Amino acid sequence: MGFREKLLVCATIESETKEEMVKSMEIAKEEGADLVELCMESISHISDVELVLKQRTLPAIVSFSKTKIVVLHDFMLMVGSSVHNFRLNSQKISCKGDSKHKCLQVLRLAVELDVEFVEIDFELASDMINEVMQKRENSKIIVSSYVKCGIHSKEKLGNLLICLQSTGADIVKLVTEVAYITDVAPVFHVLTLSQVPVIVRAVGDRGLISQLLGPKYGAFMVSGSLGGKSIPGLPPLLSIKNIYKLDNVDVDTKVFGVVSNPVGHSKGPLLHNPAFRFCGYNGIYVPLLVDNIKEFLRVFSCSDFAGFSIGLPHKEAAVACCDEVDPLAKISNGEEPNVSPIAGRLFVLVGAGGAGRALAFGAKSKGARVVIFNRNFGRGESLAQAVSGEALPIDHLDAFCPENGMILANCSAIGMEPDENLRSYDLVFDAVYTPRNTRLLQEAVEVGVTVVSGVEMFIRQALGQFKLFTNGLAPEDFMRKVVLEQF
Ligand SMILES: O=C1C[C@@](O)(C(=O)O)C[C@@H](O)[C@@H]1O
Repeated sequence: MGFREKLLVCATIESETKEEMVKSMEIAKEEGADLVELCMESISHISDVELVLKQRTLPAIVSFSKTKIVVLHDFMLMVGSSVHNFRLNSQKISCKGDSKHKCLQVLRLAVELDVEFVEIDFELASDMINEVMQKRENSKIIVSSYVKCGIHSKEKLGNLLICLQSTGADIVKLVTEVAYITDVAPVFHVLTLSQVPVIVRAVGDRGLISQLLGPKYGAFMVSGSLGGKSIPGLPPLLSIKNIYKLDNVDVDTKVFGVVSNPVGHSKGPLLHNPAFRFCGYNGIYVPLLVDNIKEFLRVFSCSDFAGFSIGLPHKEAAVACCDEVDPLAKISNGEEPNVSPIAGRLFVLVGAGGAGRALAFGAKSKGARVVIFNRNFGRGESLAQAVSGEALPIDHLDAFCPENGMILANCSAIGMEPDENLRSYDLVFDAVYTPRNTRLLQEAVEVGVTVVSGVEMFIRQALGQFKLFTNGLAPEDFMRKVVLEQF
């Protein structure tokens, strides 16, 4: 911890040709990168490597990794034998001789050209570390290790860190495969332990928070992708700079996020992060791709993980994880129906998941009669029972037209095709908010029906969440403005 004056933002560049690499460096500069990582393994000729390095327009890390070759188990055998004896038995490396040869050429050249950072893959070229250390002038040496998917305990990663540090590296880098988001927790732990600056990267979609939250734990650098491209586990540079503003993240930053699966569609980060800044609140809101919510809440239980929005498919499981549940979120059908525009109406609900459930109880509490269509009929039936309503098979929906003035609410995860009888509804609501104007809503408007978009639900939920997150008021005008501009 404490190695960083200013967080470095690095653009990872993996191009096949020198022209592409040079072009990518330009884009990286435009997008505000402080430096670039030039992954040289795909550039075939050493003369091209030289050319790219000479033309660099930003400080660079030169890396060459024949990664993914050592499983954690092998590595730990080695660590177990001696922390200081980091020379690998060459048989353990399944990389071809020419890769190794090329790697050595690239690293030597980088040192000769005095490139700012030279990264040595520990498994591939630990025997080069001393040579490079001696020959370098100003280059900083990064010693990196790639850890295959496995159980990354704090102890194992801690030992690996000690091992990498003991090489005399200026900076160490740990790249880990993760199967679940909870596997990132030991990576954060390692960040807080290190005696030298550390770069971490948890690979894959579930590893994204290693970049977004790394700065909270003292990461000295984060990596991002170029041109808004999505590379699993790497946030786009533009979002690092403009949405998350990771420069501002520090040890006191409170973590919030949307727990969902999938989660990539969520616009929550676009809304909550600017709202935190608007209020001067030190918080960050990130997408959290969670497979098991109970496990997620167990692992990230410290008070710095301060609040979550819950999306599909975790809504109901989340309630079961809570110590206290707001009466409204419980099965609260004790509420007196008050006079509401939907009182007495037929409320046709499609989808009986978490959001559908909330709407069914909401409608019932406002005095509506609820009819539920759900793909899984049994699930629809049990929700219908809970709200004293009726469940019908999903294929009856199109022909369903017992009366006029009904209300249609789509809460099905996969969206809904418009049906024949849209005219018999007075109001159509679609919980889907991307796109803002779904086909269902468009066609409802065409036949003159009033519509409510999922965006309105999204905003109102976000306002409620933000109040709880910050223990204060949500800046409603500002948040509505953000939604209008961004969505
Ligand atoms: O289900 C959703 C959608 C959401 O998860 C999102 O960010 O997309 C936000 C949640 O508040 C909401 O309940």
